[in-house]
Amino acid sequence: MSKKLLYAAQMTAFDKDGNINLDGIRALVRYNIDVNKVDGLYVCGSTGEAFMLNTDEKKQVMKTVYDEANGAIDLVAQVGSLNLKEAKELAKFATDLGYPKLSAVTPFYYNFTFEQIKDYYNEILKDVDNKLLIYSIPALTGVALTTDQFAELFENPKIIGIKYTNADFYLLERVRNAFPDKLILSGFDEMLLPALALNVDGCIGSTYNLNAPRVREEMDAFDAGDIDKARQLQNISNDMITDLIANDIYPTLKLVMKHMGVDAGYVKKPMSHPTPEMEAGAKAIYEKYFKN
Ligand SMILES: CC(=O)N[C@@H]([C@@H](O)[C@H](O)[C@H](O)CO)[C@@H](O)CC(=O)C(=O)O
Repeated sequence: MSKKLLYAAQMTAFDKDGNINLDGIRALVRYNIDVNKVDGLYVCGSTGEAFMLNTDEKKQVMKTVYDEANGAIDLVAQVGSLNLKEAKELAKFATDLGYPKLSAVTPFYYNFTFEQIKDYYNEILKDVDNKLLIYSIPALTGVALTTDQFAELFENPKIIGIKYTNADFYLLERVRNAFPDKLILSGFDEMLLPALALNVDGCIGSTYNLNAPRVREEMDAFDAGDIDKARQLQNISNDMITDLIANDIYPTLKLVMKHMGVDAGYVKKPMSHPTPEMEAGAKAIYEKYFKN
């Protein structure tokens, strides 16, 4: 039976002033390995608030996660950046550290042409001996690649798959069938079950920092053909995700983690620091979905 892969999108702990907190990062990694039993971590992605970090901070996060994981799980370093020089530098840094996989968000903001996007990926990979997942998240980047464009990117043999954070299931079906040997990991946690139905290889997401055991159970139920059970578990997860989003998801993930015994610190401004209402909302989420 094929086991689906479960990756948590690693959070970055910060202090109140927005400085990275390496002890908090280590504690999050330990929880993901020891309690959540994830297959891997996606480091310096959206959940890691990496688009608000400078190069040195990203390197410190990558190094701290790598040291703490100590080879126990798979690691993917998200190196994408509008500054291509930085992306290349991070790709080399993560590869030299020993990261077995890289990922890079599609370049955004300037409405790059597809030729420019292709050149970006090939440049990032040119001088490194590593594999890469395309990070496709059209809702935040405005970049919606087509099946033919994915095919062109896959002409580079170092590009091994997609982190597919997209609600377009027609495209997902087309892409899955066009590239049966590529690694396709679903990125919207609330849409995992329909993505499983389209035969993704697994998932990467922010809420798995809290919810990995329930999601593992869902994926196992799906693999065993127990679709009713998988649907019930997705339903609970989606109630939880709806509550997280309503309470402001990024700070709330960290607040709920604190109830689980892991001090993940603060989010980085301009994200919002917790208000008393947010703290009460996070406590309620913890008690409703996670307290035994
Ligand atoms: C924008 C964003 O944060 N998306 C998350 C999801 O896990 C998302 O938080 C979740 O599905 C709730 O909408 C992931 O796709 C992103 C992610 O894993 C990452 O890059 O860190």
